[in-house]
Amino acid sequence: MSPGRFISFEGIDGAGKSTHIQAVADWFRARGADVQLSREPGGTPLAETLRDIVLHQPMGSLTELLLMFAGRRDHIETVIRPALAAGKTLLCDRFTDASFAYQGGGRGLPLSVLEPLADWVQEGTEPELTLWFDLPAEQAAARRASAREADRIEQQDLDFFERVRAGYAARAAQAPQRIARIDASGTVEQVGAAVRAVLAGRYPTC
Ligand SMILES: Nc1ncnc2c1ncn2[C@@H]1O[C@H](COP(=O)(O)OP(=O)(O)OP(=O)(O)O)[C@@H](O)[C@H]1O
Ligand SMILES: Cc1cn([C@H]2C[C@H](O)[C@@H](COP(=O)(O)O)O2)c(=O)[nH]c1=O
Repeated sequence: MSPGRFISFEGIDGAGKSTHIQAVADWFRARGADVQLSREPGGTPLAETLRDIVLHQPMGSLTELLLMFAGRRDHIETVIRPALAAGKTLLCDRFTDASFAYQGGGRGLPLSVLEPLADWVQEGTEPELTLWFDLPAEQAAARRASAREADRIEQQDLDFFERVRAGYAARAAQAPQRIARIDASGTVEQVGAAVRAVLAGRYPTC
């Protein structure tokens, strides 16, 4: 068992993950934790280069999946495992659930490809808690539209994002003890309160 804590943040683009990750960092820091933030795709110099390619260059679904997992392997080896071994609380904006939701649910790649790849690349490295920010695709698209220009994946249509959302729901059904669904449709304050309730339930003595 590693002495650190690995917590991931998931949801369709625009659901509000990044808005809440800083508040979660503050929640743990206020309780004495040594917090480190990271993200996927990205988190290392190599994986950030792959992120730029995967979000902006045209490519097929399997190539997209393999680039996500190539970056993930580097991230696990050089950032995640060392942070956990050092006892840190690592908060990661997306991890493998995103591959199952986007490349599995959204792109339609089969579990027979995804599952062995995840086992092979992760070798047991898995978040202990995943906060899944769940929001209808239409509401997320409205939030994104007022926030920034769409990258290659964000340019997909609403049907794609509903399939991604269904992909997350399927993952949550398979791992209910790890994945906590947060209703992300309320105000930032309401969603923040829901997040704090999950943390207080999970870490009562923290
Ligand atoms: N509860 C909320 N109500 C209204 N707007 C929100 C809410 N939460 C976040 N937003 C706004 O929606 C936009 C997207 O939020 P944010 O960047 O946190 O989403 P995200 O899930 O991290 O998206 P991505 O994965 O694409 O980076 C931002 O402009 C943010 O201010
Ligand atoms: C890890 C991972 C991510 N994605 C997608 C999801 C988003 O559209 C982008 C990342 O952008 P963000 O602003 O950092 O959320 O990448 C994916 O398709 N598969 C993955 O494994």
